[in-house]
Amino acid sequence: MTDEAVRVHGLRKRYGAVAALDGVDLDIRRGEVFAILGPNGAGKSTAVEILQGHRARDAGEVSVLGRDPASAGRAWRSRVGIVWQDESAPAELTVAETVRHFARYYPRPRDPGEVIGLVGLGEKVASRVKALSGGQRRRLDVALGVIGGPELLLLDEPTTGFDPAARRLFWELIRRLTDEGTTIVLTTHYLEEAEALAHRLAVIAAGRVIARGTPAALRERYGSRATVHWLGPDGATRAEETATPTRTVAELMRRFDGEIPGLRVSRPTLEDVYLRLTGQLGEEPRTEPRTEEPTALEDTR
Ligand SMILES: Nc1ncnc2c1ncn2[C@@H]1O[C@H](COP(=O)(O)OP(=O)(O)OP(=O)(O)O)[C@@H](O)[C@H]1O
Repeated sequence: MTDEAVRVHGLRKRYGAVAALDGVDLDIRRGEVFAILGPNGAGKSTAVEILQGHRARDAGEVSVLGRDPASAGRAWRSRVGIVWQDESAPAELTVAETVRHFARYYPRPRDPGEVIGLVGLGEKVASRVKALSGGQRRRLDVALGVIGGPELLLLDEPTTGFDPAARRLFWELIRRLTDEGTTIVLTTHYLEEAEALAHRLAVIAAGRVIARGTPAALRERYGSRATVHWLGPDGATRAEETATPTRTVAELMRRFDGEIPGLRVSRPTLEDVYLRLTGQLGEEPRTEPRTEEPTALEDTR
């Protein structure tokens, strides 16, 4: 068994004139949480649907748990758990009935009661699906995704629409699954989510990976420049972007011979980095260099 869960090379998919995926490479290791991050329409769902075997690709190599999802059979399907963007549970059944029902689809399902406890729905076993809150339904969706005991769980925007508390509970659930050894691939709009959960991530924009690595390495690489602000003699704010803010401040201290009026040093947040990378701050998306190892971010895991 290799330590690779997913390998994608040169993946392309067009919808008419739209290049949803324009040459994507991904490498996801067993046991890790890997986040695919990107703005609306970036190609995240398309990528995940291809990994699930639910969408055909135009070009590229895809291997998921050692198989091509386009031709893999039932045995492979039972090793890959899927949590869809849309709810999949029938509204009239109870939580327990739903989980038991889905368990029958798998050759070696997990214990339904244990899975219900794992997703934190222990107190809701007898509730009908239609009576669950949005967050509880999503947890049920995850229960259905893991009931078959998958080695790999694919989640497409699992926490969209969650309030902050529900999102944190969900993160706990993902961590528990990771502790059990499940490999997790999730798409998200939330940088905070990727930072909280992912060992590594890829940022996709306009169908291309524009950055990848650990969240820490991403911030380090793209967010290391600071901006020093101060007030000039005319009272107007001056700003200088620099990789060496201490040196800039020291120079200003000499210039002002002591206290620097209006001194402020700021660093971009990871969100600023992400928005700049994906061109949402008015700049064009940057693309990874195509000839060498993309962006060569350190993997510090
Ligand atoms: N079935 C389809 N037919 C035509 N175009 C599609 C189809 N599915 C997706 N697209 C287009 O392909 C591009 C990528 O879409 P995709 O859903 O993969 O992006 P996404 O990153 O998941 O977006 P979101 O964050 O909004 O869910 C978009 O321009 C979208 O409009």
